[in-house]
Amino acid sequence: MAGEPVNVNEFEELARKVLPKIYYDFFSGGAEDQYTLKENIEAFRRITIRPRILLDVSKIHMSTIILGHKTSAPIIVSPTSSHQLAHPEGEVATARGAAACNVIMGVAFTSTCTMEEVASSCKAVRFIQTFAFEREITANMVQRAERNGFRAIILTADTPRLGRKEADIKNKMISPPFKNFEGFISTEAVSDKGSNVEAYAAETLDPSFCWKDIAWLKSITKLPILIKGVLTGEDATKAIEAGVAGIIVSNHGARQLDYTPATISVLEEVVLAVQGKVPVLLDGGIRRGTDIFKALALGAKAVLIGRPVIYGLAAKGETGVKQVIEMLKNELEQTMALAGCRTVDDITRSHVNTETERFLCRM
Ligand SMILES: Cc1cc2nc3c(=O)[nH]c(=O)nc-3n(C[C@H](O)[C@H](O)[C@H](O)COP(=O)(O)O)c2cc1C
Ligand SMILES: CC(C)CC(=O)C(=O)O
Repeated sequence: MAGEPVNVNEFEELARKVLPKIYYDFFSGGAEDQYTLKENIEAFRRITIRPRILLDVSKIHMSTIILGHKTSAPIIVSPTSSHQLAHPEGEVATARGAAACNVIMGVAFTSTCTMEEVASSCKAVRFIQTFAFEREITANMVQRAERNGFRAIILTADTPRLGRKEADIKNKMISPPFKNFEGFISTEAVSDKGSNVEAYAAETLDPSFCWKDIAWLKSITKLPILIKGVLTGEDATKAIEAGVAGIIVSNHGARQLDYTPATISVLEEVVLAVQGKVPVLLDGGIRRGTDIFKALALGAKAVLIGRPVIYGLAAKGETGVKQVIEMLKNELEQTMALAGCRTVDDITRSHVNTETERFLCRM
């Protein structure tokens, strides 16, 4: 690739060049056959856009409100772990990039900077992401999130145990210390036989955590809870019954259960089950502004971006994060103008054709 990147896929190329192979494999990889990894991207390509012409698109407004927070665009940085493997400034640089773009920053509890370091680094609206950890770890996370001004908790519910990423197993991938666990488990990186990410997960996750335990989590915090990892209408209904404030349609960037469908393929099922009771968000495979437009047309309130943000961070630190988010914002703005949508609320179901609707006449 010659010159500056012109889209987020080109940031992936830059990241691949600067990162040691073992880390690039960790960031880019998916579980087992990586069927879902490809499908997350491919499924967007099968959806086409139904534009409307001759509307006044001289001004486009992308701003929206997510759980009461105004953001510049329906884009959130997805919580991902281990940013210091991409860049020495880690999650602090990512959060600053998000703040500069006025979008919400999802911070993983398995971050390499502490929650406190990220909180004091910038003014981004921040959501903390947790797994179904053992209760004392969760209680500690909740207290620190509230003390440090995090605005919501994202409970990732698709990880009762870690998915099998075979590249990490082969590479004997060693995770950096996850400093937020200090006092609970050893945060030293131990290098011996294999990937130690799995050992971390086994030591901290509570695989018996289930729907009723959300009541416990709600009892120890006033923060709204978003549940991440919903892929069916059935689970969306259970999530509403459990009293969550929002649902994230996600297959964990294809890193957990392989052969789950692309998230964009199941978004509408979830949206129909939720019946507008809480916002539905989506992540997985968003690489273009047109992808964001398609997700909004199928009912998402906003999307979360995982790998492209990490690639921006690896390539150029905070500046790279900012550039990746700005690129996606610019592409969304362009898509809205060319499709005849002045605001995000103007984007409707009739602005896209899914695969089964390709030859459908709507008139
Ligand atoms: C390297 C990496 C680490 C991740 N770590 C976490 C994590 O700690 N917690 C979590 O809920 N999701 C994690 N995810 C999943 C992302 O939040 C998100 O669901 C996924 O990356 C979205 O897909 P995309 O990468 O295609 O945008 C991780 C994803 C990647 C690629
Ligand atoms: C530390 C890991 C559990 C982070 C994660 O969720 C992932 O790598 O997909």
